[in-house]
Amino acid sequence: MKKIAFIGAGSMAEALISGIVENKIIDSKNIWITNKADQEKLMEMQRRYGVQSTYQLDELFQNAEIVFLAMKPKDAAEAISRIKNYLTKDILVISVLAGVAINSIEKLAEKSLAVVRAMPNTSAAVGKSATALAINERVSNEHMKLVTKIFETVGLTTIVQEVQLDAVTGLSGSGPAYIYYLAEAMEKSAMDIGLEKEVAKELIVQTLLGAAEMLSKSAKEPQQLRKEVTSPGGTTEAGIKILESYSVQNAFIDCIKEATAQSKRLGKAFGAEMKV
Ligand SMILES: NC(=O)C1=CN([C@@H]2O[C@H](COP(=O)(O)OP(=O)(O)OC[C@H]3O[C@@H](n4cnc5c(N)ncnc54)[C@H](O)[C@@H]3O)[C@@H](O)[C@H]2O)C=CC1
Ligand SMILES: O=C(O)[C@@H]1CCC=N1
Repeated sequence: MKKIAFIGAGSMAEALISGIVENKIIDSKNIWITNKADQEKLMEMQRRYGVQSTYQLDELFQNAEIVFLAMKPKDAAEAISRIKNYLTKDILVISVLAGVAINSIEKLAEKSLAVVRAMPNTSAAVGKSATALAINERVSNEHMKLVTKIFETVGLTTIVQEVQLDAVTGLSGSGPAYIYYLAEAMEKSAMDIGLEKEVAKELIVQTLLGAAEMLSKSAKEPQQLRKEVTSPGGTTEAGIKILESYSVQNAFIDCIKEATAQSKRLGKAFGAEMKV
């Protein structure tokens, strides 16, 4: 029985845990969580998912085989320093921290470690994460089989070079937020055009699901699919003209580039913080 310890019990940890528990790949009793100070949140997750929680590091790490680093990058230096004596060569570290390099984690822990850097997204909660993984040379094939199994139960998994993870973060790590932003705009407009909120929500969700499935199943490019919705002189054309006048496509491109740049900055800031 594998024991997994989560350092950090926020949105991302919860999304992963709910997926792992739902898929029963690890007995929920073998999933341990801790956070900075919010005991109520730990209790709530304990009730909801059947996991265990503690603030005692001895208890958290006893027989732990996998440790997830799931705190914000700004809290990682302190958190890793606190647990470094428990991080042995037999433990596999899985970090979901945006931007933070594998070798930064090892430097903070002051030792070589088997580290998997993962960039999932919160759709893990419904088994639809798009996760990219990068590893260091100490990660064994056996480790990799287990890690792949964990992330495959919460969605799609792909392996990339570590250098590509900033781009993955900007594209699919943050990606759900871009779609929610669009959904927010669609909901706001619905009220102005005279649709009730509940009716609009159903239509919006189905439209997003349908478009995602078309992108997934059809051999056609997104641009072609868009053309097929757009009749000359019709409603879509009129609407898209407005998007073009605001350069919305360029705004999305800049948004993804900026999120990618921020991932790089977080990594650099983390490196700088360590040298102090
Ligand atoms: N939220 C998302 O969509 C995604 C987040 N990530 C990454 O996941 C990590 C966590 O993000 P969220 O879950 O959104 O943050 P969050 O703010 O929801 O949760 C952070 C957790 O870390 C805990 N924490 C802080 N300092 C700690 C310490 N010293 N010891 C133990 N626990 C500590 C907090 O108490 C909290 O439970 C970040 O590094 C982020 O880059 C990665 C992919 C997607
Ligand atoms: O916003 C963030 O920094 C994290 C990383 C990817 C999604 N959320």
